[in-house]
Amino acid sequence: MAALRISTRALRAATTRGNVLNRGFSSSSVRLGAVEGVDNLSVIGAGQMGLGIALVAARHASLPVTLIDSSEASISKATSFISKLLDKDVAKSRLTEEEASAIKSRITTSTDINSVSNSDFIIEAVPEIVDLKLKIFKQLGEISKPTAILATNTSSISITKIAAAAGPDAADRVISTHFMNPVPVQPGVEIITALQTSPKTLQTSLDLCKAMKKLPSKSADTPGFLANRILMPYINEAIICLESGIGGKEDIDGIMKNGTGVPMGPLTLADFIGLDTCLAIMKVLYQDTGDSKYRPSVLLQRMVDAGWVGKKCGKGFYDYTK
Ligand SMILES: NC(=O)c1ccc[n+]([C@@H]2O[C@H](COP(=O)([O-])OP(=O)(O)OC[C@H]3O[C@@H](n4cnc5c(N)ncnc54)[C@H](O)[C@@H]3O)[C@@H](O)[C@H]2O)c1
Repeated sequence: MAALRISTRALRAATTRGNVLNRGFSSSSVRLGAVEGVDNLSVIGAGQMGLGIALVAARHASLPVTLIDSSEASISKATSFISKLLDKDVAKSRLTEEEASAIKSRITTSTDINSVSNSDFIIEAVPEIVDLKLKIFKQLGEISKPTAILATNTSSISITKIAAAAGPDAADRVISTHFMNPVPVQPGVEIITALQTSPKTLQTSLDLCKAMKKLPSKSADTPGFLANRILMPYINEAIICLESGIGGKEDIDGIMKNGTGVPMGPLTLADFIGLDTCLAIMKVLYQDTGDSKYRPSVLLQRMVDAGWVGKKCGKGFYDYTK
């Protein structure tokens, strides 16, 4: 899910915490092997979430990370964005050049999912498409080490269903580590266990989050979990206000931003998350609960039909090309 940005104060606190962590960072601050049984990590999907997860693991947990994506273009975009983020930290004296280059050197890339075969911990961050996730977990059940933990970053899909797809020998190693966006800034991670998840899988995942300097909250495996069950109906209602002419986009974002203290209005936040992701989450909430209060707005569907999925493509409710 996206940045659950409740108030400017909360954001300031999160950012300050991030800065404190950055200042205290040293490339050897977390000893390799600090998380029992986890000496390396693979991340599948090098989009906005995957690249952030890879960076935070290489930086704060000092883990060697393999960043895997089926698209060369995504990998190239991700690696240059990671470099840009690290360069910015060097320019602001939050990292030395040596530390930044040590972090970069811990991240390798691949277009082959079989590269996970020696990984101790695997985090999937491909688009929010049920069949795609189920296919990947079936494959992970077959090609991963028998001890590897298989985590998903899904925003809404049932972890129990994903665990079942991994097969009976792997299901107890499946869990959700649901990082918040942007991963390098937001300290929160939602941890969701499937019915099949073993206590050991849960403990190792909590330990890894801690090593990545994240603050986990646990949620039951219900549609949308905690964060998106609360956030997405809010965003969807803002889009319904726009499509029914109750207010213009600046009015809707303006009143929420200036009236409730959130750092960005709901339409800007939807652009930032990705409208395709917002729609996919609303569909899961609607289908899995059968409750009409979760019906996705028609305008949200039409924006996705047009390919205007937000900041990542340059156009959503706002234009990001200028
Ligand atoms: N965007 C958010 O704010 C946010 C927040 C929390 C969780 N999430 C969840 O994280 C996941 C990823 O979201 P995102 O915003 O990073 O998406 P994204 O579209 O930015 O990135 C997805 C990446 O997966 C790659 N991919 C597609 N099919 C693949 C395959 N078969 N094998 C390997 N790579 C493949 C794509 O090339 C792309 O680079 C989704 O489940 C989403 O719901 C998103």
